[in-house]
Amino acid sequence: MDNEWFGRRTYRWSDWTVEGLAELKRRSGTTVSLVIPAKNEAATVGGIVARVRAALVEDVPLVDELVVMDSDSTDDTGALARAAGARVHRVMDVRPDLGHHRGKGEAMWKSFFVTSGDVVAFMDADLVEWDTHFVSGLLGPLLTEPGVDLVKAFYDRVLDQAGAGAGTNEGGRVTELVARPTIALRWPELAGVVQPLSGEWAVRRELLRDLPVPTGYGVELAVLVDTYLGRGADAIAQVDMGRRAHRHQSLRGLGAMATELLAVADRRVGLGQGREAVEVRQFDTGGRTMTRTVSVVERGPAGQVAPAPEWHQGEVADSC
Ligand SMILES: O=c1ccn([C@@H]2O[C@H](COP(=O)(O)OP(=O)(O)O[C@H]3O[C@H](CO)[C@@H](O)[C@H](O)[C@H]3O)[C@@H](O)[C@H]2O)c(=O)[nH]1
Ligand SMILES: O=C(O)[C@H](O)COP(=O)(O)O
Repeated sequence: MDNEWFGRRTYRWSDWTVEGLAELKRRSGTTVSLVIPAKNEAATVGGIVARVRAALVEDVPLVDELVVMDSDSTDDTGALARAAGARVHRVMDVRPDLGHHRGKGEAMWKSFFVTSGDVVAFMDADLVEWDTHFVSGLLGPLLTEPGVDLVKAFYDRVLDQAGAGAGTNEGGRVTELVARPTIALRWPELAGVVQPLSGEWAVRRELLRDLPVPTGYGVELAVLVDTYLGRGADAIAQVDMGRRAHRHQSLRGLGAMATELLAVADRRVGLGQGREAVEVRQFDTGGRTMTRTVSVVERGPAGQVAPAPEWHQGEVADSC
């Protein structure tokens, strides 16, 4: 992926108006599902749903389905999302015949079975600096370029924690320390993707159905690399959304995330095929060991899953 790709496939959200996008959507008959995976996001999920609903469902009809996948939350995430106007599904209740894994990727994979949009857009539920163009902007390339199947958001990443780099654009620590170096080593053609791990992205359903999906945080890297390997760089586009800030994880939490990304990369170069979990030894003060078991399970393509047995079909709807 070279500068030519960057020039051809890089956009800015303000290249389109929401009204213009809605007209393109109407003319092409495209339907859009927005999926928000959320685990214990009571602080932010209600506000995010309410703003998206007002701007992109009620003011301008751009999003046909607004779905929150409640990923094993132990707080009021589900109730707050429902009250704000989302359809809410508890991940573990969707296709229970397929079993249940923890993790963001699992929530996204299960969403395939409870949505129907021709385009599926994803957005994180922990955003604190963002706006609704994070969703509408993703649709621009998909509604105007038939060859584009996957669109990634990018932005300046704010690091608003105390300590080195605070107040700067040095957020995205796993992006900088793991994703980008891995891409440089394994798939340099993807080096022009500004935010390979961005949680805001949109994909055509006919592509999503064919992709394996890691159950945890490896989902973004896997989808990016697999789209590139299967369809080439030109099937991918990116859209500049401005600035983004989110809730930060602990450094050791990010260590687990990094392990998941490295497992995704390993698997795509033929390593660790049967591996389901990795023990990561981390150290607290004084060398006290804390071992994390990091799941690296991947779900097979949703399109290859047998239809739900009849007795399960009624169990997935937990909607308003
Ligand atoms: O088991 C989980 C864990 C997280 N989430 C949700 O997933 C989103 C992103 O999770 P978060 O912990 O905030 O991830 P980040 O630290 O922000 O990680 C970045 O990098 C990850 C790895 O690529 C991406 O998955 C994220 O979207 C991206 O924002 C949030 O809405 C979470 O509530 C779940 O639904 N289930
Ligand atoms: O995207 C990333 O690299 C991780 O989510 C970490 O982000 P942060 O450095 O902004 O916490």
